[in-house]
Amino acid sequence: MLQLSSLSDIRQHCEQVRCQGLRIGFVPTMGALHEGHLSLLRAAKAQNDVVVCSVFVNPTQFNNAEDYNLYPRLIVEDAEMLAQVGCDVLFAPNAAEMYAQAARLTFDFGILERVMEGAHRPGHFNGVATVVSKLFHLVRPHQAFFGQKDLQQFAIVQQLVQDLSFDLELVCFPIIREEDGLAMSSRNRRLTPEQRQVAPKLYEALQLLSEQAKHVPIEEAKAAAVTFLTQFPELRLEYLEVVDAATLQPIAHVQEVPRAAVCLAAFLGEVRLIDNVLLGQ
Ligand SMILES: Nc1ncnc2c1ncn2[C@@H]1O[C@H](COP(=O)(O)OP(=O)(O)OP(=O)(O)O)[C@@H](O)[C@H]1O
Ligand SMILES: CC(C)(CO)[C@@H](O)C(=O)[O-]
Ligand code: BAL
Repeated sequence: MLQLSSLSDIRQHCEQVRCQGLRIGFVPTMGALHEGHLSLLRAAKAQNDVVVCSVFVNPTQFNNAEDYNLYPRLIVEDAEMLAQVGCDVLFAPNAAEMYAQAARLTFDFGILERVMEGAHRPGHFNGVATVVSKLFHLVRPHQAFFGQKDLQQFAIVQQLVQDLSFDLELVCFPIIREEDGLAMSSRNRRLTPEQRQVAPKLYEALQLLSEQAKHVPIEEAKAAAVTFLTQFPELRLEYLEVVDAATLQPIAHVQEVPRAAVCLAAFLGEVRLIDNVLLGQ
């Protein structure tokens, strides 16, 4: 596997690959890789000739300095895992070069960013859109793979691709979970054994709410899920929303929209986790 860190090297390499008529599949990540990332990489490999994975803990999307400083960084282990799944190129830039020219661009995603992650992490999606735009320009992939775990991020990136006319296909893959239901996340590594035991209750709450929302108004179903979570004082719920999966706007009845999603963010100590489930009709 080729490992590149400079912007000119990745741009040049990807340009050569494209000139040979080969298809590039791209998986952007922040590293500390797990099965969730690997599922995206395997899909990228199956559908493309060359797979590029970026590992970059992007400073501009963090609204909390401690979260940025304590984000797990495991580049040696990441490189081993990437080689094992047949990734062709690991791009791991450093922040100084990535942001040498422009600190942060300004985007406006309208209502899409005024809810949930956008509302609770000021500037977050501006940072995501900045780095994803830069990465798309450097790699110019035919396909880019994202996880449903970051449901709102996927909607924002779809909007970005449309607004800036990026010539690529976006692919969203389902959430990979631990056996007890906890959504895999790099931040799970920061949980204490006690917090790790309680963390799967978040998924239980999502399941409870999605089941109840089929029969009763959402406010009632939400209240039941919140009551369930209050049994676990280690968990601090930040938001719990039932939204239209297309617009991410809150709804009152799941029957209002073709597809609803139940989304949450919660703290266990200082570790902030997100999760969601999609409701079919
Ligand atoms: N459990 C998962 N299943 C499927 N895809 C995932 C999962 N976790 C993350 N991803 C996807 O992997 C890509 C890179 O995400 P990232 O590197 O931020 O990992 P992460 O585990 O989500 O980290 P964290 O939750 O700590 O932010 C994103 O598109 C994300 O949605
Ligand atoms: C898309 C991304 C790699 C941009 O930094 C990040 O937000 C992530 O890992 O989901
Ligand atoms: N997976 C989303 C990246 C973040 O939490 O900043």
